[in-house]
Amino acid sequence: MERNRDSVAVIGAGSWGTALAMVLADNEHKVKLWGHNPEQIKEINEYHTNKKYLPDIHLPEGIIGFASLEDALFGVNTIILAVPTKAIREVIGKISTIRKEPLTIVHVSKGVEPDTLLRISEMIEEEMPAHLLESVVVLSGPSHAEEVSRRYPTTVTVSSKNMEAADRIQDLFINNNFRVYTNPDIVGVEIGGALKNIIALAAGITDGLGYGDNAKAALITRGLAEIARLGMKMGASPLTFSGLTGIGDLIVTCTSVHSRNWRAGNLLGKGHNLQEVLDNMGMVVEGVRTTKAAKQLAEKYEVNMPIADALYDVLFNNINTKDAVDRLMARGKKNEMEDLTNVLDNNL
Ligand SMILES: NC(=O)C1=CN([C@@H]2O[C@H](COP(=O)(O)OP(=O)(O)OC[C@H]3O[C@@H](n4cnc5c(N)ncnc54)[C@H](OP(=O)(O)O)[C@@H]3O)[C@@H](O)[C@H]2O)C=CC1
Ligand SMILES: O=C(CO)COP(=O)(O)O
Repeated sequence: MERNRDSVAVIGAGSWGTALAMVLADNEHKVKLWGHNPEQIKEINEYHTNKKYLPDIHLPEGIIGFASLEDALFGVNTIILAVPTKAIREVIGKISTIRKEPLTIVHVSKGVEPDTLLRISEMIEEEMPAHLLESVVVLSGPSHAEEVSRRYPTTVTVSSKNMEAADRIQDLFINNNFRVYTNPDIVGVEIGGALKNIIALAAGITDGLGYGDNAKAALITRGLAEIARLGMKMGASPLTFSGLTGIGDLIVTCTSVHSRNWRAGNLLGKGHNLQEVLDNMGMVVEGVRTTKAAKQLAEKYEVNMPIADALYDVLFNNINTKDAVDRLMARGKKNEMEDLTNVLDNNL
């Protein structure tokens, strides 16, 4: 495939930022990888490894590590923002004090901000001065860094309010291992990516409790119904939830041992407490914070979200995991499609 060779900065040298830097380097772009830990950047440049986040992976030598944000941003028009949701405002704040020219920001984080209830593209628009922001694009979908860094076949979706920018980012990343689709529904893409982490925590819990595949299938399907109900009320297209950033990401996160959310849930189901689990994970478990946001979103949009609600009580009200599952199973009788069709009817 003929492509332009671009200079791109990946901001955040954790597992996802590093794996995406590898995809860009494979596509022969000039890749600057910024991280706030100088020791880690030294390791990337001297040994071409990032052992804390991607053990056993040799990084392409085209990836150059930067500990200075100013140097990383110099000469680039596109950045890939790969930090946890809770660091987005701080990092965008730093970028906006350094940057003088407009930037396209591709964010790859999966969360919703508690209290403001903003999606990540909205947080970026709020934090970055308008004259410095060319476009915001989201890249999301079923994609564990551990597999992308091994160049296993992976599919993702990009979305933006500016679909020309999304098309450009599709071209930047796409290759024969990493297939990139576009979808103009940015609300659905961001909400699906953020909320699947909650369901993955719940799936980890039922696995930790020793329940079987029936319970997991139930969580995936009823979880999707819950996400779609909320997403549609927020303006998303129902079709997006049957795509890569909906059911696709739910499947991979609820069933893969690579998922930090599933692993955290699994430990909770086995009886460990939340603080102990988060302290041992060493990587971000986005679903915990997103559960707070989901509870608030459900109240704001008056959407029934029983799984998110039960998970909230496990995480923040010390409800026993088995009691939370029992409570979900003992709810009143329902028509499976009732809440979904109500939202669909009201949206037409
Ligand atoms: N890992 C994956 O497979 C995927 C992850 N994502 C999403 O990508 C986002 C990032 O996750 P991921 O890379 O996995 O997370 P990791 O925990 O692997 O890495 C997070 C990185 O961000 C850095 N960081 C944290 N806080 C700050 C800050 N305030 N300023 C600068 N850097 C900071 C961390 O630095 P330090 O090492 O010092 O803590 C680390 O380098 C999340 O929203 C996640 O949901 C999406 C798809 C796949
Ligand atoms: O979003 C992901 C896969 O698509 C990564 O999920 P975890 O954060 O649970 O590891």
